[in-house]
Amino acid sequence: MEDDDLRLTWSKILTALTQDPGVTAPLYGFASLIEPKGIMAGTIYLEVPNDFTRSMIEQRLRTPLLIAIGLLGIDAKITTFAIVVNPDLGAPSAPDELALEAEPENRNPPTAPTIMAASPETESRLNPKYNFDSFVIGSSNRFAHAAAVAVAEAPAKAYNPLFIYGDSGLGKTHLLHAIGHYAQSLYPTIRVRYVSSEEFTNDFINSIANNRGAAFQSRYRNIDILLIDDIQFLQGKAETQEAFFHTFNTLHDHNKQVVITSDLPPKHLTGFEDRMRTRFEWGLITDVHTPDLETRIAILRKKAEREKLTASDDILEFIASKVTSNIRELEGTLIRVTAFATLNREPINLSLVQTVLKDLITLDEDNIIAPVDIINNTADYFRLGIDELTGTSRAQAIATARQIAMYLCREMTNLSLPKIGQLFGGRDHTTVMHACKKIAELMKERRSIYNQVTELTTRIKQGTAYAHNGIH
Ligand SMILES: Nc1ncnc2c1ncn2[C@@H]1O[C@H](COP(=O)(O)OP(=O)(O)OP(=O)(O)O)[C@@H](O)[C@H]1O
Repeated sequence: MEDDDLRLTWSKILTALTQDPGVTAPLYGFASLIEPKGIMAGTIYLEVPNDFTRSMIEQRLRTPLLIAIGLLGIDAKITTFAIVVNPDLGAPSAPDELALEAEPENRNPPTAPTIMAASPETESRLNPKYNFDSFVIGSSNRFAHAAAVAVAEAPAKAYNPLFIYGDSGLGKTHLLHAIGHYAQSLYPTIRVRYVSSEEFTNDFINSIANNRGAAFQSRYRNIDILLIDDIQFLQGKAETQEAFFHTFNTLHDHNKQVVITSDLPPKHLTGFEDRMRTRFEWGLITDVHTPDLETRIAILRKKAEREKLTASDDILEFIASKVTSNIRELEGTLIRVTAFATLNREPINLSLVQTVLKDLITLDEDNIIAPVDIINNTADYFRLGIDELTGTSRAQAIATARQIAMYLCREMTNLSLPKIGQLFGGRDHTTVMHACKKIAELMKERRSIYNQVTELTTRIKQGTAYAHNGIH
């Protein structure tokens, strides 16, 4: 069959798919990643860029494709299809004309990005810890993970935007960074930028204040993948939303990938204009849930392996059965258990874990800890003024107290790193990250630090319990 005939046949198949009500926009996204290669003995041979796309097509598009082939009639001499993976297809190249041709008006077909040469001044701001290798897949996050991989493998082709939502501490930020790392490993010249919505807001405000609007625009528009975290933070911020709206449109119009995370799905986000929410719904919306016991154990196991901890499966299972709602808390528990065992030169056994868990909080809806309680208690405990604790002094004792307070804010509240940074005199999120890492390490090395963190946790927890019971 001639090339033109093949393309015509394939475009008829795509058109039939667009008319199939069972083929949703994201599913259609997979179909448009297909490159038809030829027809032989009644089979149309199709190439796709990766295994994930192949398995999605085989699982979800098999019947619609066979129906579409059937609609071609017997003259077409095709009865079935076969799929072959060709990784070269994944390399973003020229826009996929075929997909555009078959594009129905109301869809946003994925087209290949034209990747710009990497520029040294574009820093991606990715955290090396958060990659796909360190991400544990379970039923709570399987779909979000698969979508994240697909986006990294074929940016702006499969789903654009990809919108991931879910409660705090369930891996959304981790997935965002993992997309960035994986895309960079596949396409070394790709330009990726991770930004939290707080940072985007601050950046925007500063750019206006300093008359540097052009630099702001180029920072966010001359990229191939924008990863924007915790979009709910833009709620009610009309001007920043406007800036984001234009950034989003520019990127989307130029076939650049946008990935967004949020604590709520688009339609439940309040304080956003409808046009903004509609855009969030253009691509694929997926969520992450609370992990089940098996996944929590697997996460702890992976974490223990990475940190070279010797904790038996029983122990990991015990911790996973006690800390159920939040992965950040799960990790925090492991840090404390390890620190306690190292300090006391004891093996990690059940009674040790029970001792540590007694001092720990579990966050639940009735027991919300306000950052101000953490700051007040920490200042009081170290006999410092609030201004000193949140100020700029680098005196050792004050700096350590400040780092402990930041660590506790991270562990005991749902606040993001930039938000914690803001509470402590407008510090950068990397400073907070550094503080958390430092305290986790110091807890293992210095008993005094371990004790301070534990005592403070108890005080804060008790304060919250009293407040909850109406005792002041
Ligand atoms: N599936 C997973 N496998 C391994 N680690 C995970 C997984 N999910 C989450 N984590 C870890 O749990 C911690 C919290 O995850 P993360 O910061 O990504 O949550 P989040 O959903 O973005 O929360 P928030 O909305 O509060 O920002 C991180 O250290 C992350 O590495």
